[in-house]
Amino acid sequence: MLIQNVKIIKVSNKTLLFLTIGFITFLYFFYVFNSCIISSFHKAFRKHVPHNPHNTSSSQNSDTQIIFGSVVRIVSLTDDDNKNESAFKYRLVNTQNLSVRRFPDVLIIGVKKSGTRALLEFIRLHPDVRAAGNEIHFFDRHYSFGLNWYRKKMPPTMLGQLTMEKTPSYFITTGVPARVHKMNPNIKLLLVVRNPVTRAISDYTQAFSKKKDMKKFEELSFVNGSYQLVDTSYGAIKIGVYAKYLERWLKFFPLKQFLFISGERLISDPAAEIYRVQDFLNLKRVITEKHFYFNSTKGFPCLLKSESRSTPHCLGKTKGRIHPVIDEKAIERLNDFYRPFNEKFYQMTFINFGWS
Ligand SMILES: Nc1ncnc2c1ncn2[C@@H]1O[C@H](COP(=O)(O)OS(=O)(=O)O)[C@@H](OP(=O)(O)O)[C@H]1O
Repeated sequence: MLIQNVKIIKVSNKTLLFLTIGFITFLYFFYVFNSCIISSFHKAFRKHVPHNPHNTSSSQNSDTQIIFGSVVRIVSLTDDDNKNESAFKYRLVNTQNLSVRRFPDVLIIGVKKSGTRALLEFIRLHPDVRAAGNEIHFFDRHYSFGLNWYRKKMPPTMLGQLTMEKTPSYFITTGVPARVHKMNPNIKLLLVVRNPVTRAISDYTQAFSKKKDMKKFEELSFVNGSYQLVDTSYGAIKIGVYAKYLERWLKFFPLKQFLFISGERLISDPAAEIYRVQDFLNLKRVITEKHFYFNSTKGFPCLLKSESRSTPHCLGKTKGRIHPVIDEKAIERLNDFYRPFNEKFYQMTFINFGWS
């Protein structure tokens, strides 16, 4: 009897062992099966939740986070359905402050010595404008370096900001309009113009400041020392025939892509000219009279503050030089020389700049 009982117990142990193994196996398959079902329900549900791109709250959209004050979307580099949770395969996409170097949307193409620096310094006060500080001379001198070289010279901008560059020699250099058009046929072009006689004297004054043994302005501007024949081969004189150069540009760009800015008004009423520029560039009128003050020592409008300086300051020493006294008769003769070209320029631009 005792032996029989022992046998029964032995059989029961074996059965118990098989039963336990069987139960564990069952539990394992049951768990795996249910996990698959729950996971596919979860995925199906996620696919049908409408995505709101403007919803940046991390509680409602776990893919969006705020990092260093910027809204950042975390994007998996792998297919979402095959995401390997243990692998570190994410990249950060900054959806708000994406700052990259772009080609210019706006060019200040000239005219040399007409107030191009003042225009650039004034308009770049606008938070939606970023400008290259130096003259890049890409389209006239460095075109062979290629567009990528040019883009790298531009300041980084965020989406919605305008990129701007100024090189005054673009206006008078043959071949530049075609090159600019090839880069961007829709580019906006700003041209500051000033009475061509004063502009020529300003040009001469700059050259004289570098080379003190230069001939007098009157000697350079006329052939044979008399005021009969204007020397149109003298660069400072030639540049003032604005109509000739504008004609070249108009072969590539319609008039509506230009804004003509009066160099004289940029001095007498800078806010008014800058309003025109802001309107033309579809910018909010952020730069106002409040940004300027008239510095009577310098004789020019100066800035109360700028991007780089929070204290009042004027343009540098090379802007607003004292011009030499020029013979009145020479000035009169030059005014006569430029008059027909000025008239033509007024007709082309539909603006009377009021030069004598
Ligand atoms: N706010 C202010 N401050 C100083 N100067 C001013 C200003 N607005 C216009 N201007 C006039 O700008 C003239 C220089 O023109 P540009 O900047 O186009 O010169 S350049 O071509 O870049 O060398 C410069 O010419 P000059 O007076 O002959 O020096 C100024 O008359």
